[in-house]
Amino acid sequence: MNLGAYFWLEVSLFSKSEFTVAGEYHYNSSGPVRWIASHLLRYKLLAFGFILLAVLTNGLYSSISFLAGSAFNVVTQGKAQELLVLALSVLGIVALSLTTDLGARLTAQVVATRFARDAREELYINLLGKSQTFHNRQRVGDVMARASNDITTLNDMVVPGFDIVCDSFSSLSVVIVFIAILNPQLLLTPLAYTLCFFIALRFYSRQLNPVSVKMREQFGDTNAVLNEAVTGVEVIKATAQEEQEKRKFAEQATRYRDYYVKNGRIQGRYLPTLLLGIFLALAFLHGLYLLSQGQINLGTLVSFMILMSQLRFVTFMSIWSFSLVQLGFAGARRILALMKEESDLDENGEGYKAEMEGEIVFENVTFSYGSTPILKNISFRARPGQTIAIVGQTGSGKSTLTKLVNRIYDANEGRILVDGVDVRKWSLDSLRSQISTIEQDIFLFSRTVAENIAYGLGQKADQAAIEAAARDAQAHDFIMGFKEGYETVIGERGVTLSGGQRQRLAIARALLTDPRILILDDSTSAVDSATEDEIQKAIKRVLQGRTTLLITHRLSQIRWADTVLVIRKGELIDQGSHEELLDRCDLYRRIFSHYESALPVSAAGGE
Ligand SMILES: Nc1ncnc2c1ncn2[C@@H]1O[C@H](COP(=O)(O)OP(=O)(O)OP(=O)(O)O)[C@@H](O)[C@H]1O
Repeated sequence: MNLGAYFWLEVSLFSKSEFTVAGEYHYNSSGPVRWIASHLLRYKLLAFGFILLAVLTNGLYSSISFLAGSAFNVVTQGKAQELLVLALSVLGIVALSLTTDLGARLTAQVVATRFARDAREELYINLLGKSQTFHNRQRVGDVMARASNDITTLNDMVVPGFDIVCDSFSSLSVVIVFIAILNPQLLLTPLAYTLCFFIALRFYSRQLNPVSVKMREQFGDTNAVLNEAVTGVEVIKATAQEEQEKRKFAEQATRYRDYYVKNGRIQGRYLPTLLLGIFLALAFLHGLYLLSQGQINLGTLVSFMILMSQLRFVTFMSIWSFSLVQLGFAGARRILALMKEESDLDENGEGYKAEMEGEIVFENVTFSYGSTPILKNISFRARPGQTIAIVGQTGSGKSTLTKLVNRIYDANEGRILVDGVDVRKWSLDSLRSQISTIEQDIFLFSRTVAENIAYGLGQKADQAAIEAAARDAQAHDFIMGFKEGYETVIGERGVTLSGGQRQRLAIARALLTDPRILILDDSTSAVDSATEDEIQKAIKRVLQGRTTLLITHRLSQIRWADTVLVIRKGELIDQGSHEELLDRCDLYRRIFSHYESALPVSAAGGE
């Protein structure tokens, strides 16, 4: 079986994925070594080319020691005229070895860069395919550390890590072969040294490995703390907790430094450098002995000692290169662990695909995040084009209910049908592309206003359509108020826009996508009453002609609804029209009067 086939044998597909790329290259993910090997073997020609060039370079370089020994003999035997030929040969070999060395460095660099790029792409696609439950569990800073720094350790692992390791091993092999050619009796000390070197290296790797793993983990933790502090900087400032955050970060950074120092200590105690000194002395003594016995001549002894001294490079560089390789393995392990984590939803590419009518049916739906039940036995029907308002106290499960329709989460029990088909049977892409969500916390990308509006169409909308949607969403005027109009770049998470403006951009985005089902969470948008009117108009426009699940505190919007669902602690305690519920549902009356007193008069009055 060839090597490639072996690595293909155990190509493990990651757990379920919500997103895959057609024709995606599959790597062996059954373990870090195989994963790294399958990445490198993607570029077989380059990888083997590098090994060949490295061996060639070392062969050429070591052959100089032969020539140096011959030169010594030539001089001692008084045949000085042959020296010119030897000198020119050395020059030729040096020039050739420089060329092969350049080739080896170049191929290694190309493989390293491609490996890092492929691994980054693989991780990115994998993260896009993971479910919301998975992402809820992750700390963003740690994920970022894996996607950036751990990937960099992979690059360093190949160049200079593997590059030097390969160079060292080929140098070691060439030295041993050349010494054997000189005189097999001379092999005694280099072979004994090689044996001790490998034992010491194994011991070194065993000590280094756990520290490398801890170092990478600690880096992820430090990054997570930093990310949280930067994201929550407003809260830190508002509560004057800079000192606390500084302490917390310093603790993490100190732990990282400690691992770094520990790593340095292990490197400092590296035994082979001491061993080499001893073995060089032993080699010299052995050489002298063979010379005194007439087994070798002076030139051979010189060549032998030059070859032995080449082991100095192998020994010194192995401290550093092995540390880089260990760090690379630790990085690979962390990246793989993230990619292999369970994801609960699958894109179901072969599933049901159709143009949606927009009917939603919940049949005895029960859902829990982990073990705590959040929704219990919910059943209702929304006919195509209807608006269903959802009301209930905070934390009662309103948002969670809407997240089951586009399968951000899957129900634990019962079924949700869209157009009579279980959402789990729909192709995820077809389902989600026909459902739009305008959440409480509207996320805008740090891109232009136009790009943000066109986002749901994959940037395929033309300017006229974008402007029409913005006008319908009552956003055109404030957009034109910006100096750059639709080309204005929005700051990260849209911080340069007010809540009301963000909401209207999200409505424009939804209008442009023209979804059959709209989920609108309008519960927390606190806006001044001047903006209120604009938003009401925008929302009224966006509801037209589509099935809408509307979470709202606004009475006017509740009155637009065909049906209102009243949720209490995850249970649907009543459903009906606004008037029916006012008539018969105590909780609804209570919520209603609470909203009424909480809202500005203009809003409370509605239409
Ligand atoms: N990702 C999550 N993981 C675990 N629990 C969650 C998650 N999201 C929400 N919850 C919990 O589920 C319950 C319902 O939350 P949900 O956001 O659906 O309520 P809500 O009625 O929309 O509240 P609000 O009106 O305040 O937005 C809450 O107790 C909340 O703590």
